[in-house]
Amino acid sequence: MDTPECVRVAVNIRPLITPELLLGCTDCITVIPGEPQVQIGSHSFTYDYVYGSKGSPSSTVYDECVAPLVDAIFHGYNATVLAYGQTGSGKTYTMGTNYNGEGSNGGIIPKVMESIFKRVEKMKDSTEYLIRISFIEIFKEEVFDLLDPNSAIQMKGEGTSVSKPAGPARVPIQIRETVNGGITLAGVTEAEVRTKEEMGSYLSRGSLSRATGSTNMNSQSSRSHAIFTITMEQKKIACSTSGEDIDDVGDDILCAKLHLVDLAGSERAKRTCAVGMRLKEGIHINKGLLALGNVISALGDEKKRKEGGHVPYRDSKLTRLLQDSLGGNSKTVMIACVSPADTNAEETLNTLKYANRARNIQNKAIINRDPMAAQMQRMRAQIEQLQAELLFYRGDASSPFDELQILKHKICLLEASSAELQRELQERRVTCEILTQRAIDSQVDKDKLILKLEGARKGKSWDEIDSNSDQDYDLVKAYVSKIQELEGELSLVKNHCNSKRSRYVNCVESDDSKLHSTNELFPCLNELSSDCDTIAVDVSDDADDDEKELKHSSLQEKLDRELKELDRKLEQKEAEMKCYTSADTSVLKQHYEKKVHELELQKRALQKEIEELRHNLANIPSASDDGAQKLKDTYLQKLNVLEAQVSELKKKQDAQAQLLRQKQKSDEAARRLQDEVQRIKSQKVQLQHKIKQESEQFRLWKASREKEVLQLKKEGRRNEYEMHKLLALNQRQKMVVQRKTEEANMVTKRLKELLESRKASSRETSSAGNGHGPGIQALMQAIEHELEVTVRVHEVRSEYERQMEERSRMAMEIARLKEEAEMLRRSNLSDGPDSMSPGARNSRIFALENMLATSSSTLVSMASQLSEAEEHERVFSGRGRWNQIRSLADAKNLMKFLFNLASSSRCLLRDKEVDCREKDSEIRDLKEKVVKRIWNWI
Ligand SMILES: Nc1ncnc2c1ncn2[C@@H]1O[C@H](COP(=O)(O)OP(=O)(O)OP(=O)(O)O)[C@@H](O)[C@H]1O
Repeated sequence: MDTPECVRVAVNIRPLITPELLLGCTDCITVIPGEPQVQIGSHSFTYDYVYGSKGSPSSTVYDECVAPLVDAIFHGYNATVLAYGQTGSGKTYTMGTNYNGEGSNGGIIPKVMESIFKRVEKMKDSTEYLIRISFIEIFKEEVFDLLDPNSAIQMKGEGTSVSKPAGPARVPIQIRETVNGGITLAGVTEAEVRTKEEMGSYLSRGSLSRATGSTNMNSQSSRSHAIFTITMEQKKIACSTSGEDIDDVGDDILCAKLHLVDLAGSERAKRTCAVGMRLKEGIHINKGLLALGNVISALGDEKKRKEGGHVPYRDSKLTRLLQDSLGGNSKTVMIACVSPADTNAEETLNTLKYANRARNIQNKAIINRDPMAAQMQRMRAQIEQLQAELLFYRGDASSPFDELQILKHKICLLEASSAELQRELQERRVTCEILTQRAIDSQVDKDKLILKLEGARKGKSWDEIDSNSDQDYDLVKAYVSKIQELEGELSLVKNHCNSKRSRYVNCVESDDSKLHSTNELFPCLNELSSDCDTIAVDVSDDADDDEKELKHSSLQEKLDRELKELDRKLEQKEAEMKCYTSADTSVLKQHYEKKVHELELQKRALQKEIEELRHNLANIPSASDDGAQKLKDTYLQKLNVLEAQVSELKKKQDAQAQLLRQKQKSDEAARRLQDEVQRIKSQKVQLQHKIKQESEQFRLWKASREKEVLQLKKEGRRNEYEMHKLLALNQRQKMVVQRKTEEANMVTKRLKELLESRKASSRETSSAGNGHGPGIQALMQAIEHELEVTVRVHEVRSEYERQMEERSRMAMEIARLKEEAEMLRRSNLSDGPDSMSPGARNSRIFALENMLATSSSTLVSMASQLSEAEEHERVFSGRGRWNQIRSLADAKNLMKFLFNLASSSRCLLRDKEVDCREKDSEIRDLKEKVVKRIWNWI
């Protein structure tokens, strides 16, 4: 059994649009975070959904509000989406009625089309669909077919933009009522569509034919209410295999309609500046919307609904066509589109009130099908459900399991490859460390050899050299590691220096843009107080400077340390070199060569001697006497000694040769050392150069900063002076605004009192009327009251309009000042030839923005009072009171009274006009004074 359900209401708050921003409008609606609740002035309303201005994003309107309705038509329910709101509040934008075939622009209708055909495509094997569309507009209380091929050529009307009012070719369509109370349109084009593109082409064709025109509030204002209707008939042709849960479709045919309604916006002729044809259109639009408002009020009033009170559907064509959507057989979503601008506060408040009332409307949607088939369908649905359950218990869930397995396998593979990569990385790290260690060891070995060579040069014995080598090894190793460390640090310092430099350059480059963007984004904050700024700038600049100086000095220290280290190394190397070079190598060489030569000579002499001895020995006869034998022994002994001496000499000669070889090696080492010393020297020069550069840069930077600070201080003093003057002016202006606001509040308070008393008098009159008494006195009293109320409303409205004019003037001045500031910034001028100083300009902008904010809250409170007054006007309209005139005498009396009232009203009006003129001249004087003062400051 289908139960009644309320119309769901969404509020869509569009962002402020350019014309509003140019007028300096601010947001007057607050969305309570996390709640579908909005607040405007002292009023707060709760809806089903709230989009925009920090509620849910507008892009979710379709998914949350409309998608369930699309789903509903597939289940055979009628549905309606209704966009309501003042002109320019974004109804067409939200509905997407201005579709031109290029993308969806996020509008609802294009999304509906896409969603319907996606689903139809999915279900086409099991269900047969017949989709038809119609597109009509209600223009000046006549219904026109936007898809009528005979009236496709439209004529242009007045206004600057394309305007397509009803031309002679357009024949209005008649509304007919069916036997069961339904509404049909006689002869409307119902085009059958099979694809999204086909439907889209009809939509864009209809959109082009729709009447639009330019008004002051919207350059593309819809001048008609448009209804795009999708009718869907569906019939099941086979067992569903798609898995979709469309259990309502049986053998019977379901027929559902989805109405997508884009209403024309309510408008005030004074604000739209509509005249002539446009004004007439506006009057018709408002009439239709008033009728809709009355229907909503009647349906939304719980008491009336329970009493079964009359709902004035027949008051307009719009309400007749929407009869089913409001309080009938339809699931309905109403989207109240509102502008957040404070200048639209009154209209926004009215829209929100209507939307709030619409939430009480109860609809009773039913599935549109043959009742006999319903039972069949229920049974079929049961069977399908049981079949689905059976499938589930059979465990037809292998595919997800397989998928899971594949995913698990993939994860395993990825994990393994990640581990492999980690391991490789570790190995590379270890190799790198080993290579570094090896490099250090080689360097140490090399230096050790050089040391040994040095020892040998100094004439140290090998034992001594060997014993020292261990100590030297440690020392050399320590030095090599130190050198490595220093090299690492040097490269770090270099990197640091480079990055500092690039950062500094970036900072300098971005400084201007940052300053500019800050100015653009927060002009009022920026110039809140120029002296505060100066102090703040000073403080932050000081902090920056200190930091920079600190960094500079630490860098300098580091570079100095490095330089010292290089000097030390250089000294060490030079000392080494000295050792090599101090010993006169050529002398040493000559000495060794001489020694070798001497040894050679000695060797030769000894060899000669040996030869002689051998010869003598051979000449000694073998069998001679003892003397000969003795001589022989002596010779032999001598020979042995000589041979020993020769071998000794040979050894010495070898040692000398060895020394010579070592010497050559040490020469090579000396050369290498020389190279190294050269390298260190060039490194030192580079470092010194760098230090010099760094110092120079720092000096330049410091000088420029000091100059900047001086300039800023000067500017600050000037701004301070100007700001004091502007603050005084601002104070005076604030007082004027406050006085005006108080006046406005007094007027609105008085209006409220009058409304209350009117309410009371209306009650009195009606009770007098009910009592069948004369009641004419009460009627006169009521008329008098109403006249007074009308005068007060008029006063509030003129004050409201004056405030709006004042606001737009202020906004224009802000825009002009900002533009001037931007132009000067672009041309890099600090001051224009005949404009204010930047400080004074910013203070002025700030003051104006402050005043805008104050007037914004005044506007919202006035809007609230005006909206209330109108509401009373509607509810307590004096129509019924005329019934109290029962005789000619009553009528005569009343005529006399009205005549008197009219003449006294004329007097009152004259007084008011004089008063107004006085006030105007007062304002003019004040303005002149202000302008004079500003010029004086400039
Ligand atoms: N959500 C939004 N985001 C950005 N701009 C928007 C949004 N809604 C509306 N606008 C812009 O606001 C202006 C007015 O919108 P639109 O024409 O849809 O208003 P409307 O309520 O249909 O007006 P009318 O009743 O006069 O036809 C358009 O320029 C539109 O682009």
